[in-house]
Amino acid sequence: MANIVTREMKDGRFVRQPNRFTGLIGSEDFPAEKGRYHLYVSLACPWAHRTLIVRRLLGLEDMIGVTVVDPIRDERGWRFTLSPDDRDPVTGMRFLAELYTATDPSYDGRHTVPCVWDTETKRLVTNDYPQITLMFESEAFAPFHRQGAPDLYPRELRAEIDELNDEVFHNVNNGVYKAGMATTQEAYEESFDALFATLDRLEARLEGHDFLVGDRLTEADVRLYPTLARFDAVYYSHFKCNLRRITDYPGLWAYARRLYAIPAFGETTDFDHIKRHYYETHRHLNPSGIVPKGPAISWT
Ligand SMILES: N[C@@H](CCC(=O)N[C@@H](CS)C(=O)NCC(=O)O)C(=O)O
Repeated sequence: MANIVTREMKDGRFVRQPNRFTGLIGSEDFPAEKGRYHLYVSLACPWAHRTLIVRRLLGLEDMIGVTVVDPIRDERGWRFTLSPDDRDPVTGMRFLAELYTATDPSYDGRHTVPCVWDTETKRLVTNDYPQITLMFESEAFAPFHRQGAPDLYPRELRAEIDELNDEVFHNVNNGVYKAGMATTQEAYEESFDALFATLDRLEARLEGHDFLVGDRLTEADVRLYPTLARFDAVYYSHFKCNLRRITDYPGLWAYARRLYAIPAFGETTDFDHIKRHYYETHRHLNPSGIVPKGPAISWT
């Protein structure tokens, strides 16, 4: 089983690798063209989940295709076993790692989702997950947005969105991983405390508001939601983030369900992939690979 601890730890703390491919669609190398680019996701992965939500909210389904990988990552990495003949229909490849090697044979980093492939040059454009949603929201993609698509990153709210996203990334999105992957008590408690302090602040912030910033749906909501959706089913037990469940926060729970009711959020949330991925792939945390049956939560 892949052991993500081996190459990403420092002093008992979980450290993410920098994203290696950082091309931009809309640049000279990668002009924006309908059907030219393809997105690779795991429905379990919170970073990939963001890209699916934005693609759907902005109506980019025809502009950019998607391949979903098998929720279980083995020692060969992500596999295309959900596609006919176990091969990605776009590249004919069997493993996501092959896309990385085709782009750069010397690449020795992790083969991560989400990533975007260029079917013309047959190379990866980007695996830079914080930039992928912003790219979909950018001027280059605007001509391909559906009519009436929301502006998820309005100029006048960017500073506030960026500031909130920064706290949410460090303490919540990545905070749950830092708690779950910690190999010292100190590192675990530090991340655990920061996580619940931020969740408490978000609970207060949502009082009287439907959304996090500017009383409208923005990139800030897109980034928080995937972690909330996974929290009670996975992070609470698998990553030991068990001070409170999201269902224990009246504001956050109502907010999470409000977003879930929007098809771009709810229909891209796959609890089966989410649970099987974490509990079966992270065998260093869950050696038996047993997937818990609960919790019984009604999202509707
Ligand atoms: N590219 C980023 C974030 C994306 C990411 O972590 N994706 C996970 C799934 S949630 C992945 O594909 N991991 C594959 C691996 O670690 O081998 C990173 O390396 O930190």
